[in-house]
Amino acid sequence: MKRGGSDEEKRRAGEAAAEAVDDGQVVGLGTGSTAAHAIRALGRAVDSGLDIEGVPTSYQSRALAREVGVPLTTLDDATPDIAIDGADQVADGNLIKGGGAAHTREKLVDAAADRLLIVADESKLTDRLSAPVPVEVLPDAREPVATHVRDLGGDPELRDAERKDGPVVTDNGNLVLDCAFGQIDEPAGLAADLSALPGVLEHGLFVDLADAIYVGTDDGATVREP
Ligand SMILES: O=C(CO)[C@H](O)[C@H](O)COP(=O)(O)O
Repeated sequence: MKRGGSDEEKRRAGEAAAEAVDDGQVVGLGTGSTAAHAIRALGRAVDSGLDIEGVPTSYQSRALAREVGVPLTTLDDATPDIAIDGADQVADGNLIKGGGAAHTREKLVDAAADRLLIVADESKLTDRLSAPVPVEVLPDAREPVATHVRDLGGDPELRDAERKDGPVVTDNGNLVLDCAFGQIDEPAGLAADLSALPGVLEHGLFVDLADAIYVGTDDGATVREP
């Protein structure tokens, strides 16, 4: 796995995915620096006449969409035809997300979309998922969930102010436990176990949700279909 993708690679991935959006579509707007490139590209396309509406996955993506002029709607009023979102790790069609602590709303919007395009630089690609899994928990559930995670073989760590890639408190007013499990051989099983824990809002394992992975490279973008 190549480490530390450049912003240019992220830009190429985001802009390539934005080109897949058709006139009249409702678009899920992902969170993070790579998805932000897609949102900016969509803003330019709207300026040129593309008629779309966006469903943001976070305060951050909502603010950016408003800044660049993408009209917004909600899941109450529309179902996304397509969503474009980033990821922290990608192994085939499975993902770890939540570096920005937005994975709860990201999963809601991404799963509602007919088609999910993931945008990433090459450093995110791996054979097996192994990054810590972000788990959003109700504030009162922090210790009980941490205990359950240890029982599942994980090592939970409360995301704190030392970590600059996400808020301490989520957009939903909850906390995040980053749970290290080492190499994850059965993502679907772990996803089900984490979802079953009382007090867990959502976790960052996205299993079989992605329809295409747009990977930014040194000189363009490639598209992989899991
Ligand atoms: O899951 C996410 C936020 O919750 C992001 O999509 C993920 O962290 C990737 O971010 P970036 O594109 O900045 O590397």
